[in-house]
Amino acid sequence: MRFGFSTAGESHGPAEVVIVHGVPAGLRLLAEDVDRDLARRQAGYGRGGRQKIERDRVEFLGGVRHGYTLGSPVAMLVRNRDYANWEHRMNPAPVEDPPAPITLPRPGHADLAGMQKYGFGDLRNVLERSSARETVARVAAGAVARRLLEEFGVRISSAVYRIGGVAMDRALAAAGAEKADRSEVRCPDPEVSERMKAEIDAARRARDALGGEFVVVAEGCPPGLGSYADWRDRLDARLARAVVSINAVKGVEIGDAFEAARRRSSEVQDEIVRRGGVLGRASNRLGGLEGGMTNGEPVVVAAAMKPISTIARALRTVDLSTGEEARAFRERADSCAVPAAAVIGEAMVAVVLAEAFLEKFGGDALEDIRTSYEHYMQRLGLSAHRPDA
Ligand SMILES: Cc1cc2nc3c(=O)[nH]c(=O)nc-3n(C[C@H](O)[C@H](O)[C@H](O)COP(=O)(O)O)c2cc1C
Ligand SMILES: C=C(O[C@@H]1CC(C(=O)O)=C[C@@H](OP(=O)(O)O)[C@H]1O)C(=O)O
Repeated sequence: MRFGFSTAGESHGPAEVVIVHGVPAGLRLLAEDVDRDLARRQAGYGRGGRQKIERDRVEFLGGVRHGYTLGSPVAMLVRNRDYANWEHRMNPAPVEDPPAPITLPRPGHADLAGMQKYGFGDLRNVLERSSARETVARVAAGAVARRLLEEFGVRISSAVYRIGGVAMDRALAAAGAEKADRSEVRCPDPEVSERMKAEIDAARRARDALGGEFVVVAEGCPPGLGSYADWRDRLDARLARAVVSINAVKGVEIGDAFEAARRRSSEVQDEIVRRGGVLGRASNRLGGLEGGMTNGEPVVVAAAMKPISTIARALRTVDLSTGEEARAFRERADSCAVPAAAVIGEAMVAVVLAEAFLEKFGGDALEDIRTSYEHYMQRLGLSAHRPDA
């Protein structure tokens, strides 16, 4: 089975669940590997009250024994503690006195198109699944992918370089990404972090919300993951799809794509040089991807997240029960979730890279994958990463 995952779960339902398939046997996998990323996703200045209720922890339901994967699907569950407050409103069983339907769709959320598409009279039926609570399950899947990639020396990090009008140089942010966990906004520059927090406070005071931009960096990828041979295999396209699938992410950039569009070729391509006897690049403007394949340089993917749509300064809408003009539905919400989105971005990049890694090196057992990987690295004259090194 090809590496990938499926999720289920409503935001205020009993739990978020994920099944990761195609995980090779023999991979060390502990609950703490997953819990670390779940906690990183919960952090971030600008989150609403929900994160005070939740304490996301994984429970393995299948695929792992005594700390190692079995080659069977890895099933994981993360309980929604908030369900205790929603048992009546979100009960899977029929209830005697159902809650009144919500009929004030929010511009910018999935509400209106979701109600039209599925024929719902209550927008709760839409918002429960369109909520980014589902990304808990994605981050759990990403942690499994990350564990696999770590065995081969691939490290994935992220940094926030813009929140609303406050920004720092993206390349500098990417270079400091491994330090971003220290900042409440995942920005490696402490001074810019403070200004970003002030920007979030100002938006919140104005009963508004903010978006921003983040960058994900994957270091240590061998050259040749993905392929130019079929459009579906192109890794840049697969990364873009995975990152744009994150709630509220509306744009993706591979390397310096938009800047490159304004420059001449000689200022854009990454020249090939010999470095210590092996092939390398004089720069990494193309984000480590050429011809839909990794080229051995760090993979750099940036993303733009639009502002959160549920705001206290409620926007105009139409009440679907009366047809009258009204103000949009408002409930507890984040005022900025860009730091969390960056962690989700890491997870999505990890999943795509793990899938491409297993396509290249095959195998359903970690040992066999290692043999194939080492043989390939030897052919290229590159040093293979060993986990005990
Ligand atoms: C981590 C995270 C937290 C979010 N929190 C909220 C929120 O509290 N309120 C809200 O309206 N939207 C929030 N969003 C955005 C919505 O989930 C998103 O706008 C919605 O699913 C509609 O999809 P679209 O914006 O991609 O079109 C959040 C997104 C992410 C990634
Ligand atoms: C629950 C999470 O994010 C939620 C994403 C979200 C949305 O509309 O996307 C709306 C909010 O839901 P609630 O009304 O329950 O507070 C966020 O808190 C989470 O990230 O764990």
